[in-house]
Amino acid sequence: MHFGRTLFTDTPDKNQSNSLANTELTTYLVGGAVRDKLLNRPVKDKDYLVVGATVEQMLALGYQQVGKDFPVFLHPKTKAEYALARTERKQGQGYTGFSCYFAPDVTIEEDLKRRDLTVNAMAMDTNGEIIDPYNGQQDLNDRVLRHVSDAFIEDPLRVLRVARFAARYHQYGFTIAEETVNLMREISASGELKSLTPERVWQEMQLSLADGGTNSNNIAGSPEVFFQVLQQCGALAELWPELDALWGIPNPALWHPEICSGIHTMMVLQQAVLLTQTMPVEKTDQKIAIRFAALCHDLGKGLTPSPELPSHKGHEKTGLPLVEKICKQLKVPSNYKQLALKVCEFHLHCHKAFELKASTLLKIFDKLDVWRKPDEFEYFLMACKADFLGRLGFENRPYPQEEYLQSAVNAARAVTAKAFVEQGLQGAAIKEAMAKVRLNEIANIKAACAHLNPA
Ligand SMILES: Nc1ccn([C@@H]2O[C@H](COP(=O)(O)OP(=O)(O)OP(=O)(O)O)[C@@H](O)[C@H]2O)c(=O)n1
Ligand SMILES: [Mg+2]
Repeated sequence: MHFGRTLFTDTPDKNQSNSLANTELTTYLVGGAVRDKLLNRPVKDKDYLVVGATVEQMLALGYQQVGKDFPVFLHPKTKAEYALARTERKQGQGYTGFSCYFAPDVTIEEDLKRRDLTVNAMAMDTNGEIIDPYNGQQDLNDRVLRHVSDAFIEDPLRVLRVARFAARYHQYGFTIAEETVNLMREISASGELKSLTPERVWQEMQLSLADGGTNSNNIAGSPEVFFQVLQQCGALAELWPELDALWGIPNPALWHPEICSGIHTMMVLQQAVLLTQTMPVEKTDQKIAIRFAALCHDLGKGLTPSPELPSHKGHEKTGLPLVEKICKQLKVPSNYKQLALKVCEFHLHCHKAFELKASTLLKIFDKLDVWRKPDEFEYFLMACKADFLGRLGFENRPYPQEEYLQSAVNAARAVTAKAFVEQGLQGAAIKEAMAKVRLNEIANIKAACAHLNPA
């Protein structure tokens, strides 16, 4: 429940609020917690709704109001979030914020009606009874994501939320109702998505990218579905046109039986998810970075002049400004950007590793800064491997480049300045001597790994 700019009106009739001062509060568990309970998924965060109360009553009961003008409170003991029941109306044209009405006379049904999806518009009272005026349970059983009412269009972020839920629940068999897809198309075509702040857009992308994997005790999400849904309803063209442009751009059938660059990118993301799914929780950031790099690696293909198709000479270089652009626009964290740029620029070198001279490998290692960032090199290799496997019929092929390049980097990194300092070398002479020995080490690995070369 985070709206960019929110305008709240207080209870319009103070007398009415006073006369209700003794009304008993009714609290409900609402939204995602009810949905996930019914789906037998672990419930992460619990949102509560309070009907029949005023701000004053909540404060008198010891609840702590969070945010200056937001009718949301923290429970005095559990610190769980309790929101006052409210109705919302978008004001004026474009993204001009919401007017929000909250008062003790707002009913549970009215509050649930302003919500995005029927499966998110259910409440559970303290006896465990489900309040479901918009048939969320039916849609949950039928595995359908359906908007509750026309109020859906009042927050364009909901287009991204639906895509995120479609990705998260893809493996449960959920699809989006046709009328909801139509509404998502309408919102995308209206240009309203451009009014979303970069932070809100990136947050939805990041949540979706983080979601795939089988290392949790519930069914995992499918991040590629998030981007596919956005592509199909026209939202991707609005939010990330450089990625959208890849759909319909062909590749040579010999190397890419799936042909379409957009489909290929989705397959690469899928492979990146598989390769990163067992990474521990504390490496979530790195996991997202690898998946984001997978999405960005072929952006340059969208710029290939049509007479050159289906070949894409130089796409690694032409893609770089596009990666820079999207990262700036969405305020993507710098560590994600750095990896995405490296994968974009050097993924073909990685695939061709066995054909490269030791001196070329050393130059690339310098550019990838494997000396100071060895972990990032590991992630670089994972993203490149995802690219190789993310092609129709290539999914189970070996990728010996990974072992080869990792061995070469390990050997080269084992060469340190210490021995040269002890020999009395200084400054540039140390650097030069180290480069020579590193080159030699890489050449040795090249000879030792020749048998790995599938060619
Ligand atoms: N743009 C939004 C954001 C939120 N909600 C409503 O607020 C609830 C809580 O929002 P949030 O915690 O963001 O989503 P959850 O559905 O709880 O999903 P998650 O499991 O990701 O927390 C949602 O279920 C939905 O009813 C909405 O209608 N429109
Ligand atoms: Mg929630």
